[in-house]
Amino acid sequence: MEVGFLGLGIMGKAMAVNLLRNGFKVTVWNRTLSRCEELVEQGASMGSTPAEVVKKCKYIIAMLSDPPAALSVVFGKDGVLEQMCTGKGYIDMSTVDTVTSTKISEAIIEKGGRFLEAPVSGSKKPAEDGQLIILAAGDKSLYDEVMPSFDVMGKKAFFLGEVGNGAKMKLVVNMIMGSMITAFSEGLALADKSGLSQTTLLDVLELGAIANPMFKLKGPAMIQEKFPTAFPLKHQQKDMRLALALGDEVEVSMPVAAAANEAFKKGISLGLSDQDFSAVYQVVKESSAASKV
Ligand SMILES: NC(=O)C1=CN([C@@H]2O[C@H](COP(=O)(O)OP(=O)(O)OC[C@H]3O[C@@H](n4cnc5c(N)ncnc54)[C@H](OP(=O)(O)O)[C@@H]3O)[C@@H](O)[C@H]2O)C=CC1
Ligand SMILES: O=CCCC(=O)O
Repeated sequence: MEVGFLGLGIMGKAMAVNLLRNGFKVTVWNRTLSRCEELVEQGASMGSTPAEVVKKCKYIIAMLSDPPAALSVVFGKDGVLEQMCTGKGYIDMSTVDTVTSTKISEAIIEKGGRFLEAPVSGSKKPAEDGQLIILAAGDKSLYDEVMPSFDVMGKKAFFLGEVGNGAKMKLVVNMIMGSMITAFSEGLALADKSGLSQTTLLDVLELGAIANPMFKLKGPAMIQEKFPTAFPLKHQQKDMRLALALGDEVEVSMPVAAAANEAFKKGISLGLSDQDFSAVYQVVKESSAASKV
């Protein structure tokens, strides 16, 4: 199968490499074109614009940072729409909101193409290992046709129905995750300031009902105040913001998520945007220090 791949950030690069390793022919494009070189060394072809990639490939996958990026790659100059036509399928795996996904879907369909949104749960390592959880919605025939690529990139794919349901499911999951890591950070800070061992806290958590892979994976590095980036904090804040907007729309009150969003916003103002989202621990620590003054 030949696929185009637009966006070679942390996730896109790992996913495209996986496709190459598993025998797919891949044509890549990235806004910063130099990031394509590593993929070309591993056997990919390169397009100089999104339109060029669409012209060449029947199936095109996008993995872009946020709604403005997803929209500009489709609607911008030399963008996806310029070469979209009957017979082609566009699969947007970026985390965006329903409005963005619907706009893209309508434009692709108007040009005769088919559209699938397919955001993913799982981070850098699952992307490298082909262990993502794929939350797809949109054109079922396209979903069935690109399943061989989902089998390579993920451990499980869900088909959730109409466009928007994939985006919503992803935002619900990340809203929970962002609230959890903030509560976890407060727990680590509280244990430390109370004279308890944070390592022992991790051991206790691991044995009980709230044990989870995220605390286990991130906890030891957080204790050492190390935040190697897998999921950038700025993207977690984007997801909290989009989830809160969804909550407004459907009138669900989310005070815990709203508080966590404030912590991520503070993280951005402290210069932590490109650090891992677990760096929200720094925000919690900073706030405790500030409240003492
Ligand atoms: N990292 C993670 O753990 C996970 C991330 N996600 C989601 O996947 C998406 C990608 O995440 P990730 O790879 O971490 O993000 P990165 O920040 O590493 O990469 C973002 C990508 O988007 C491109 N981009 C940004 N703005 C524009 C623009 N205006 N026009 C064209 N391209 C643009 C970047 O290009 P350039 O190189 O030129 O900057 C880069 O290729 C996000 O929606 C994120 O929320 C989902 C699951 C896990
Ligand atoms: O969107 C990012 C999700 C990160 C994860 O699932 O670990």
